[in-house]
Amino acid sequence: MEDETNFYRQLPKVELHAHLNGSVSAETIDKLIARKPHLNIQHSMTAIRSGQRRTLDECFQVFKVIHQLVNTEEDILMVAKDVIKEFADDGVKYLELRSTPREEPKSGLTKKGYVETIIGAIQQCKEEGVDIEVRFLVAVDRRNGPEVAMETVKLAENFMLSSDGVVLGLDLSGDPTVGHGRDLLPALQKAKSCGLKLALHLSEVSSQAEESELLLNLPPDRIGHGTFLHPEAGGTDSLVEKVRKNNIPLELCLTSNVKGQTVPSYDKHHFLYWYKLGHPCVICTDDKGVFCTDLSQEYQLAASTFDLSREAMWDLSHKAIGCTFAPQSVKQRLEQRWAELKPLVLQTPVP
Ligand SMILES: CNc1ncnc2c1ncn2[C@@H]1O[C@H](COP(=O)(O)O)[C@@H](O)[C@H]1O
Ligand SMILES: [Zn+2]
Repeated sequence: MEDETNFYRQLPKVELHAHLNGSVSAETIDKLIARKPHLNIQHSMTAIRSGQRRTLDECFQVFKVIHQLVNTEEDILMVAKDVIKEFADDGVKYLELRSTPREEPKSGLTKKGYVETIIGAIQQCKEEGVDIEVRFLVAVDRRNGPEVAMETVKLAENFMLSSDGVVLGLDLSGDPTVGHGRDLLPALQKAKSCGLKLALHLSEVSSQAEESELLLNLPPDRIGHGTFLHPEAGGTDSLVEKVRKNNIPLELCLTSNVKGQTVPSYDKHHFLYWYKLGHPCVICTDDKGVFCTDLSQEYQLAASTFDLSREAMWDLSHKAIGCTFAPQSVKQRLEQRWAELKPLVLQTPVP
């Protein structure tokens, strides 16, 4: 067991679906609570521990609490640097972090300042020699409607042009039971046409088939969750066909879906459906802080649940490189890292 844990920690990994404020560790939450004791926030309000389940709705309450704790540039800088270093410590070599720009009139925080601070944290980690490549996706919270979505796309476009390749795309997230993707189509189309890559949460709950049908026509560059796309889960052949025809990778987050109760148990996770089809699947954490997990643990859970060998798990982490939004030069660098590490991690003799 110990040996398995070490293997998955050492396995070089790619994390493509991580919400910044959902990824805050218990240690960082402690530091934030110490900065804001008057809020009277306890750990039980910011994380869902092992064995606990919550409705998706309750998960979204947790983000509200964390947002109260993270509301100045100083907080965002600390949180982003801590999260990046924790992913690096966990063996993640390439990370696409995503976050929703927020403004806080009380602390003078603007949406532009919010994104600049995260880019600054990424730069500082690089200067400090943290062994990880980090890129950023600007998130649209669907709850905020079409105008805010369009503003966010403009902000993301500006940063894509000025951030030296750090900002690569746009995420669509937020409570899936609120609003309809139809209203956000113009913003998403604009994002796509200006060259932002699209990572969209799709069919995270069962009532979204019509919306997914519409958004898949864009088509997005990656899909978050896609829990209810396939017929066995109440989706349709037509949805599956669209995903397969465009070969759109899925970002799959096992613990998030089990703790948020959109999937009844690990062994019922839709990972198996797509994996058996040979469709590109990338194992991700979603919110490692809120769901008390890390990427090594998610890999290990997938392997033990679906009885996959170390070689199969190596292939999964390796194929994830091709699903990143990074340019070819970065992908080549990662390919090289993986090739160097393979004999060390898998302990296969060098030919
Ligand atoms: C559990 N499944 C999920 N489904 C949809 N959206 C989610 C999510 N988990 C997180 N978020 C999105 O990420 C925000 C928190 O990080 P940031 O403040 O953006 O860094 C949440 O408010 C929500 O919009
Ligand atoms: Zn997510």
